[in-house]
Amino acid sequence: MSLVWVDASSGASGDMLLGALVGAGVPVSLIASAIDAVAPEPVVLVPEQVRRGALAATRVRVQVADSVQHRTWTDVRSLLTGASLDEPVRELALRVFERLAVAEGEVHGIPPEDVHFHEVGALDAIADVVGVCAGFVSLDASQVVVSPVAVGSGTVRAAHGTLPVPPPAVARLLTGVPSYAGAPGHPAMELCTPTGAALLTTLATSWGAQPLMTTRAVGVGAGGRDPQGWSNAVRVLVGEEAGANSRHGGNFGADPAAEGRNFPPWRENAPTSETELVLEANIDDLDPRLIPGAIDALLAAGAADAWATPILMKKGRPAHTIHALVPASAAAAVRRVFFEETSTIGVREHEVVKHALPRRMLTVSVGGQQIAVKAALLDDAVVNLQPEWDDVARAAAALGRPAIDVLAEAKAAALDL
Ligand SMILES: O=C([S-])c1cc(C(=O)S)c[n+]([C@@H]2O[C@H](COP(=O)(O)O)[C@@H](O)[C@H]2O)c1
Ligand code: NI
Repeated sequence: MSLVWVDASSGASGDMLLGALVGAGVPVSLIASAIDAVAPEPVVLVPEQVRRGALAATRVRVQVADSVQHRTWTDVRSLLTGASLDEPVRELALRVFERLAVAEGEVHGIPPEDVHFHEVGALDAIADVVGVCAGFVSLDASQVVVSPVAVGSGTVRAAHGTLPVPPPAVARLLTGVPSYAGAPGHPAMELCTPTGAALLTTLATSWGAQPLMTTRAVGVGAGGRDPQGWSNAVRVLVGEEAGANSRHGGNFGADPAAEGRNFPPWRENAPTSETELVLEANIDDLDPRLIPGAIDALLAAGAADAWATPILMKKGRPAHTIHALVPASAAAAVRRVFFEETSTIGVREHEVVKHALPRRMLTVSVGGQQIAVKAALLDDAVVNLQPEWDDVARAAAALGRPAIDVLAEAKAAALDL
């Protein structure tokens, strides 16, 4: 199960969220087949890399035939109900559309069943909603935390005339959840659309800043609007709860603290060199059965890595050194874990320089199972491709296949990418 954090500090729309999911590694083909199952006319998805302000972002253009046929909520419900769609995707998409229909109905004083979905052609909205739902379902998220939503300010031109921002449907949809106009300097425009608000409020399991998590993929999604001087993009961070991840022995981000602090280093495609601390203690009086738990606790407290080495101490005593590689910001918390979770009464610390290659998380599919693959870059070339072992083990168990075969297939699929 993964943990997803959505950074809606630049608002959200259906197409921005679609781009962010693809940028985070959700295969376009997975999204396209869900949309194809529902759409009565052909829909083509065209992913492209764009820039929004200072950010590289993924945009997914939804190409539909010229028709701007409007469909009511009743029409869309029939399409979704009759589609050959995975049940969780159908259920989620129905909830999003129902929420949208109820909000629009309240705003315009009409029954939800009669609400027409948007001025730009219902097929766009169907593709956005179904695609985003399919993408989120594929992430198998147990928690979706959404930041306070920036809605923008000013006015927006809609089919029925000029609307204030937030548009009435957005204001309704975001009732009871944190929202604000935007950071100082935000453009006076609509940042969060009704579709974006309906998706966020349906997907969110809680609201707030980025939780303690080990990020394994970051997607930056763009829509069509590109105001000058503003990075109009939504970010999606996919990973695991830091504690849960370490309990299972995974370590997706070699340096989660650094990745959480900035945008991912691979965008610059240059290795990073950072000064970190190594905290360590030689311990001869700790029950060895407690060592794995202590290592988990060090990782959960913010260590980028933690490990133990067998040593022979004074008086010929077999013992262990427990080490933790720690960004300076986490040193105090990690030091405390040494004292609380081990028997040591002293901790040594020294500075080290860590050189890290930029890395990027990809997702491949083996027998229908999603496997994250970490690609490391040197001088713009991939020098290492490593499927995430937890994903390989889970896929092997689900498929009833030897893990060694699944690992090889995942690596080959990543090479193809
Ligand atoms: O067409 C209608 S009724 C309409 C209503 C509202 C309300 O808030 S009510 C807003 N809009 C604008 O339409 C576009 C498209 O929104 P998506 O959700 O499809 O991305 C957007 O600018 C809305 O503010 C239209
Ligand atoms: Ni409306």
